Amino acid sequence: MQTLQRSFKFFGLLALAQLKHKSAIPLTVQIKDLSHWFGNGSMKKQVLHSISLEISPGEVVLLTGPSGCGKTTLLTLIGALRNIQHGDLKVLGHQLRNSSRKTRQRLRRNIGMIFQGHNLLRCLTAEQNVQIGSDLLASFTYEERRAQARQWLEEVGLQEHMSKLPHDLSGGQKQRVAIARALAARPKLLLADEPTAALDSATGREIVSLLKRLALEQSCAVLMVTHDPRILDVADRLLKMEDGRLLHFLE
Ligand SMILES: Nc1ncnc2c1ncn2[C@@H]1O[C@H](COP(=O)(O)OP(=O)(O)OP(=O)(O)O)[C@@H](O)[C@H]1O
Repeated sequence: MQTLQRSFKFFGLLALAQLKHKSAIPLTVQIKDLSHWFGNGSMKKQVLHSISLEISPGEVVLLTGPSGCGKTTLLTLIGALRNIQHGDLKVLGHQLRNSSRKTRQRLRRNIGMIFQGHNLLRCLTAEQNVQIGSDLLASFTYEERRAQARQWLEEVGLQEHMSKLPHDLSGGQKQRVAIARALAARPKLLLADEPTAALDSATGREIVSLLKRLALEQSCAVLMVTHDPRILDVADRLLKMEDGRLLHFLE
């Protein structure tokens, strides 16, 4: 009987320790009552209405919703690319409301962003473009950063195209270079706006599986806007937005 009581006590303490450990892990994204407006005077228009949302390290969250409902605006606010007008937004422990430009710059080094339009530098090869990402890894030597860039290009299936300039690549290939560049910086948060839009279905799945693996291996939280029904199953959580509001939480 005493042995049984001791085991109950042991497992009780173990469960408590695990619970404490879990609650001690800081959230990657913590949003409370976030609203946003564009324009001034009579042209002022509210595009986000009191958004609240939490994302944990390693979680893959997909965001869907009709065109113009505010998905990209939300992503750019989380990515520290816009000023917070109303509400609280903490990313990787940093409060973004009233934050300094320096804080936002430092924070952006830990956020990988894949936006539509690729934003590749036209005069650099695919490899050099990806190396811009790995160059953010201050503790690595030049050779190591170069090796990282090559490795990520291989991961996205572009080993044959490393020395090509962006204008010699297809839309889908440019998209993959942009993805490799974001991953090469080993981000703690990855924000992606329709990353599979320009990709065929097989490549799209491969890329999304890669993002999922990154989330698990590096405890990187992923928030991805998508209209692609083929990739919904990779999500830990599906969010839906409409008219600037988060509607459903489909677990
Ligand atoms: N810089 C801006 N100035 C003024 N209005 C803007 C600006 N950016 C976005 N908007 C407006 O804010 C609303 C939300 O736009 P947003 O791009 O966030 O939507 P979205 O859901 O990402 O759309 P899509 O799926 O088409 O990319 C839209 O009505 C858009 O016209």
